[in-house]
Amino acid sequence: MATGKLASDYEAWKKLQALYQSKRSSYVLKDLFAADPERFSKYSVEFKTSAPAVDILLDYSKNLIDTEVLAGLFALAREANVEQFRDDMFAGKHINTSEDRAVLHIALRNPPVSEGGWDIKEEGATTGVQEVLAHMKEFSEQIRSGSWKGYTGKAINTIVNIGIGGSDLGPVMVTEALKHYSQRNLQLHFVSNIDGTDLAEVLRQCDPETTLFIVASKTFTTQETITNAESAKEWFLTSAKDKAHVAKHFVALSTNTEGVTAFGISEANMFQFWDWVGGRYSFWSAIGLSIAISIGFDNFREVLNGAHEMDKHFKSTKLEENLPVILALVGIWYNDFYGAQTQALLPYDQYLHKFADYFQQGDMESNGKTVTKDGSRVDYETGPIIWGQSGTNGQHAFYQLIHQGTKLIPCDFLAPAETLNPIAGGKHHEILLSNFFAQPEALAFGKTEQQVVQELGPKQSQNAALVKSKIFEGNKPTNSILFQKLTPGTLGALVALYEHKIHVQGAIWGINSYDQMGVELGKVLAKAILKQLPDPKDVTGHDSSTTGLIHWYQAHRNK
Ligand SMILES: O=P(O)(O)OC[C@H]1O[C@](O)(CO)[C@@H](O)[C@@H]1O
Repeated sequence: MATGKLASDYEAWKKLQALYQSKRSSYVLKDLFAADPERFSKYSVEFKTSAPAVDILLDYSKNLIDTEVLAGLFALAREANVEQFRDDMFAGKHINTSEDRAVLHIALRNPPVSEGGWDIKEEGATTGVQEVLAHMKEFSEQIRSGSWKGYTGKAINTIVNIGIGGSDLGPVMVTEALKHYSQRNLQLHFVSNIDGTDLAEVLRQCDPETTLFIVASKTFTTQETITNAESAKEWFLTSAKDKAHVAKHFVALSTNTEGVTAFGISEANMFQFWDWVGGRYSFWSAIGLSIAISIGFDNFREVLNGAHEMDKHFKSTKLEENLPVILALVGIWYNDFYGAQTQALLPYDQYLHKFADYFQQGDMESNGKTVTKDGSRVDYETGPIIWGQSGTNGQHAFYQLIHQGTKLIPCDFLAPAETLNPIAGGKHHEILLSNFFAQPEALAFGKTEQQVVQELGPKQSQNAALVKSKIFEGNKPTNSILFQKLTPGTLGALVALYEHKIHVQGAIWGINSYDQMGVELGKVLAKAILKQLPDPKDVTGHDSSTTGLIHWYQAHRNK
């Protein structure tokens, strides 16, 4: 935010606050829909591209908004210089101010200028990107075809990605989302947790002769990843004996050449990326190697292409028709004026079962901040708590609270029009989609006391408590996102849509969405504690609770 202001200083913010206070009771979905038969067509936008073929419909009509609120939200975006901030990102300016870095994950999905991409004027971005992509293509094809051989001459059939946070969640989410396109004879595993159980359980399923370990770490200093990678190497060498064989079974994805070579992986087996790729925005980079191996490089390129189309939309579409901007502004309306604490992501597509997990990091590590870029403490809410699960499982778990609980939970529903698995003549998909349509309708329009009484009949309606328990107040806001089918291009576009939403919200709140200082303190304390764990006498410098817990652990371990 170039202005150095708090979001709450903006005139548009104050107007929105006043609107919320004075007219909140008129934002009733039932009435808003009754008053305007055109509401759906007014408040829905379609994003359609031909190469790759992507068709996404965003219906935001079931939100507690009217033209006045929307005008206020768009005015807020303009007053906060959202367009300038967006353009600064695309121009490679160092919008990650605390780390003095550009934010250029968008360059990773940008085709070369010769193929219609635009020029990103930053640190030779496009050249390096294309070289690494070529390396990824070559390597992934060797693995998929079986021409890359392990130390005993056998082809690789098992891939273990060792990484955490952005070096894990993106590859996990995308390989799950695009499993339909995967090469089924390749087993894919992800090890992230420092808990030895994670690695041990995966290694039980691996044969050292046919396993490839991908060590994914931007910094190559992350304790969990390096420890897991060292243990994996030890396990491998127990069979392979000769360290020279590591070259056939370990590759690294990193920005840190020194760290990678010190670990014992040669530069030739390293896939480079750059400090202008944030960890949680990195599966578009070399971090996506496991994706390219699983679904093939051409499909991986389609993921990038789909995202690139969304980038172009974000960059050049006016705010009023700009999908990421709309999602961001509607989210701010609930987060900052209605006081909603969370945002649910509810994909009605089993392949997207990791989508909410992925955006927990994407959104919460980006916008979970209390100070603005110039160090002022905000006096409003910033990033929401992101959570969710695929439908219809969520319906049988937590939807009760969304429908009848005391909390306001804005929800995004996502679903494909076409399923990739039309089993039983498409019956499953019809049932799934009927739920996808029904839930936002139920949330918006609820069920009145009168309807309940009618349903229960005169006798049961005598029971006032029963009647009350069956009322759905409704007026719960949702976005519905329908897309043609879950293709690689569509997934890329959907992820870029949410990334840019996060960007816009961060811009309005005036925070730096691209650092993650909040993860540091715990890491530092853990390092100090690790040294104290062998001997109770060394446990000093803590509060009585922490000391007590450590002492209890020391007395109980290995019992
Ligand atoms: O890729 P690296 O450097 O191992 O970092 C892993 C993750 O750790 C974090 O720095 C903090 O959780 C994330 O931002 C990042 O995705």
